[in-house]
Amino acid sequence: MRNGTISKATIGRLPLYLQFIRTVKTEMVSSATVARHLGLGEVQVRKDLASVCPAGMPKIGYPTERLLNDLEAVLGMKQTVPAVVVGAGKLGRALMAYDGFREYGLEIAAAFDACPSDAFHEKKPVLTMEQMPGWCREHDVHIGILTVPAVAAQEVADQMVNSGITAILSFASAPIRVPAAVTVKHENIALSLACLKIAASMADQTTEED
Ligand SMILES: NC(=O)c1ccc[n+]([C@@H]2O[C@H](COP(=O)([O-])OP(=O)(O)OC[C@H]3O[C@@H](n4cnc5c(N)ncnc54)[C@H](O)[C@@H]3O)[C@@H](O)[C@H]2O)c1
Repeated sequence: MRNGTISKATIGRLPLYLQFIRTVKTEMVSSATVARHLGLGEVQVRKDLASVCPAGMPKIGYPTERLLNDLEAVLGMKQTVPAVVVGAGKLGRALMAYDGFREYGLEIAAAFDACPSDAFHEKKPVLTMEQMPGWCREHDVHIGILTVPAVAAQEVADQMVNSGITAILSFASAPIRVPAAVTVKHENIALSLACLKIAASMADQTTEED
């Protein structure tokens, strides 16, 4: 793994590279192959990979195993960190049931809800909102997934920040305001589906015109 700072934009693309490299079966892999599979520019991919792995060879590429190792190290995949769900409703519980986060170095350790008795989960604790600050500090949790209705999003985001959460993945459609030191990422499956709907209708039109 290379030392030094890696830009935020590069860090944002590293999980994509990791996802692809995990599927590569050949001993060597080139930036051009990665770029082609991910639909990214080759120059950008070459720069990104060079910033995490010093083992690249011009015109040949990277030893796949070494690149995988370095990507996992930079992304902190070697150790699993805990995350919490806030809002253990339909979506929150579905996320709690998904084991695949472990492959990316994350584990949902618990959930918090205004009505925990309605949100029983067989494997993980669903606790009250009042328990969140103490529990998160005790378990050193800094990542939270916000899955409450939009009207409650700001109030809950404030409670998460007051519990020591510094990175929030929000599924609520409402914008939330947080201190500058806190990172918020919004996830919107509906928006992705709307984009796919447009792509599908454009593909239909192209087929009809052919
Ligand atoms: N972005 C997407 O693609 C996408 C997809 C599905 C759902 N969502 C959003 O995710 C959120 C959850 O959806 P759902 O279907 O799971 O809803 P849900 O009603 O099943 O669950 C919401 C949960 O939040 C809890 N809650 C409400 N107010 C709270 C508060 N102030 N503090 C703590 N807990 C509180 C409720 O008790 C409930 O358990 C909604 O904002 C929804 O719009 C987004």
